[in-house]
Amino acid sequence: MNTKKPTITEEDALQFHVTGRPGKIEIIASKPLTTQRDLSLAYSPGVAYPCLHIAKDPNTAYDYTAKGNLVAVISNGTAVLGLGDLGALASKPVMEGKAVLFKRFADIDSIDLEVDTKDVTEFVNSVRYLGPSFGGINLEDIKAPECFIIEQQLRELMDIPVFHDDQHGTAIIAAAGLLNALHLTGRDLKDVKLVVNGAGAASIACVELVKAMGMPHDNAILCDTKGVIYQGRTEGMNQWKSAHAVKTKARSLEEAMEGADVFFGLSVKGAVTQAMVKSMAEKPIIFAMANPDPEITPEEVAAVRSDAIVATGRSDYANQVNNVLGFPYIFRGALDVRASTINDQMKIAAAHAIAELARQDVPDEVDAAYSGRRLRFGPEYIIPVPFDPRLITYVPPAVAKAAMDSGVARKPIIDMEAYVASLAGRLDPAAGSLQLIFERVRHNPKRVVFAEGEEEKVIRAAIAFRAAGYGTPVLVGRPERIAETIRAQGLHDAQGLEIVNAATTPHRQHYHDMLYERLQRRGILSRDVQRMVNQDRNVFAACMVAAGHADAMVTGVTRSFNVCLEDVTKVIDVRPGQTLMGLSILVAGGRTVLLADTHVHELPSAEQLADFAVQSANIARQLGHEPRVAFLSFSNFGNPPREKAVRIREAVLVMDQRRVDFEYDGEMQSNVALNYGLMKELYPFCRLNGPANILIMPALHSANIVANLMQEMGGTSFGPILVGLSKPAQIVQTGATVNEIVTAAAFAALATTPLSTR
Ligand SMILES: NC(=O)C1=CN([C@@H]2O[C@H](COP(=O)(O)OP(=O)(O)OC[C@H]3O[C@@H](n4cnc5c(N)ncnc54)[C@H](OP(=O)(O)O)[C@@H]3O)[C@@H](O)[C@H]2O)C=CC1
Ligand SMILES: CC(=O)C(=O)O
Ligand SMILES: [Mg+2]
Repeated sequence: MNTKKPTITEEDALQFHVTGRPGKIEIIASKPLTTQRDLSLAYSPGVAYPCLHIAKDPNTAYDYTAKGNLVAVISNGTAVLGLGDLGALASKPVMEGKAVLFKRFADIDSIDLEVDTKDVTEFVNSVRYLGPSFGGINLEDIKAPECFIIEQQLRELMDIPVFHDDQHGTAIIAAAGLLNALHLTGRDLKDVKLVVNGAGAASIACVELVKAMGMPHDNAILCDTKGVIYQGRTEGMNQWKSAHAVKTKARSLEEAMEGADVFFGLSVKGAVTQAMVKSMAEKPIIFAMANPDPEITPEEVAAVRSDAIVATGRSDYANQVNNVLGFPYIFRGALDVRASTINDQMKIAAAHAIAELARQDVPDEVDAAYSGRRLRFGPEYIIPVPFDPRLITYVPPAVAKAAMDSGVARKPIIDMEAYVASLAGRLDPAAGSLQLIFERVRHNPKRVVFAEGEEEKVIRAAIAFRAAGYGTPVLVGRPERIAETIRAQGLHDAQGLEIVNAATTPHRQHYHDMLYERLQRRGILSRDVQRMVNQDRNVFAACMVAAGHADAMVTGVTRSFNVCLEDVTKVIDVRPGQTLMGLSILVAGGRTVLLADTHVHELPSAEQLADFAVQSANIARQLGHEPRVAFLSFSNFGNPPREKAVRIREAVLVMDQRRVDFEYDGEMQSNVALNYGLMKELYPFCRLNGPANILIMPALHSANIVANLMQEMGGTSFGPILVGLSKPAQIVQTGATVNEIVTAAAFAALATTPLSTR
């Protein structure tokens, strides 16, 4: 069982939220707004036309506005996570978070709305009149029992899906896990005895869903703070609890658990004892879902029962019951058929689709990302992992089909196959593949040297690197200086950070001998080598890596890329058969483009350009992209004929001789490379079967200018990633942020794991 517990600190979380544009959300225009004509079309007078059409036929709002892909995440903050009533404003970070998850996982545009009232009628009215704006409403973190009334009233008043995720999202994922646990233990939902601890939003919805799926009423016993909810009980009751009261002699959770097959915990930490688990039936199924700490931990269960299947709400144990497996995809399916509601059939379809996905063979990239765990259908893998990219092609079609079958779809899908194919394109491939790469590092943690260990930013990056579970950071520097910075900056969670001081390390002589051996024939004196090892942090860090005292290194915050590269290559060779290069990954407009060489060769030869293409293609494949390489220039296929483009044309000829197994062509201009329509129209013979995703730039200046330009103009950029060294070292740009240093360190660590950047 994987029990690693990567944590983040309060400081990390606050820093994350405050960095750059405060919060996690922004709005981006989906139409050009640059010319006077654009303005006339987007706003007055042009905008009057869609207004008039919508007034005549409200359905056209789905064609002329963003309504159809827009979901509001709405809360009053009365039950924020497990933190209680924090109020509307304090719930905003959670709601913004949920909005960005909608975008990240299902390409749904979403906006958070925090409504400052605890009054049910006021809340309902605030939401109901917003209906025209949205395609769906996700209610969140509203306390029970008000959440039941609010949701029910809004469902009656509104003609778009209204879905309280804490209820139904939880129920759907728990039901999916239950289906698989029952399958593995050879039981039927109709026969098992379920005990649920908690009778609030999540518990009531879970019980309602499993009953809708076939569990008989009398087979489920609910407990709350007053014990078992039995028929005739009067204390602490409400109509939602009463609906699930059963005839039973059991009065306490302890009594109810005796002989039970399944336990759902949606209450509080530590509510279940080992004695209770012992008293359950054979092969008990225990979903201890209280957050952040479960009713009983998997270790505690394992100590008394070896035959149990256990799930929790946490990502650091196997079998995480996590809403994010559900809400993005359920809304995706519902929006795509313009469903008027999300009904039981759609919820059950989602639960079955999620359960079914866990039974499928796991693709290599997902398996590799979670390589510390065994992602094969079985007791420790009954629910898919959140970063499984197949969720978007599994769940929405099932939900959409159920909506059509149950008669709530207002725009049925005609060609389901084409719909499924279109769904995969909604995932941001870069975000997905980078996430999988970070997960891969997390499961193969490495020892990474942070050469500039006395810098505040670097210390913070080392703390974050360790907390993210990427491995053991080693800071190079003077311990007293580092301690002083930690104290002065009030950095928490720095205790136990490993520090290596070049002046006192016992390996000094070894590093000297190793480096002198390499440099003596370049006329470097022994005493100069000693000085380098003692005083140059980059040389020292590279010696640690070369000697096997660390797996990888990262540097570059305080000195220029070139200076750092010169230091590092004094110690570490270029990998035989490779050409050193800098690669930047640009993510903009939903696509990912790799750009090389942004940092090393000023005017690469045709051979070197071909090397860049091969090495970049290798990395693109590791990121999950099928490479399509364009060799860029200012001309297209020899027109206009200029001398400076000859080298680029030669690179394509070099590629022809290499017989590679990916698409490439050139020379061509960047707009032709990236605009497939234009490419096919003007140059139909071009061998690329889609827009290029690897751009091999003609020279260092153009590559570097474009990479920096893109970074400054918006879009996301990662890198430079140094490719081609025989031992992993990464060099960030001078002045890199903490996040950029952590990413570079993770890439350095990745290079030493299987399937690495080679
Ligand atoms: N893993 C996941 O995906 C999710 C997990 N959760 C977790 O479920 C829990 C409940 O959330 P939610 O339903 O929204 O909250 P609610 O406030 O709506 O319900 C809480 C319920 O727990 C009961 N309860 C509290 N303490 C105990 C106890 N010691 N013994 C028995 N029952 C107890 C309460 O009883 P009473 O009615 O008597 O007050 C109430 O019925 C939280 O820990 C939350 O983190 C929630 C959503 C998703
Ligand atoms: C997961 C979630 O939605 C909650 O804890 O409230
Ligand atoms: Mg919630």
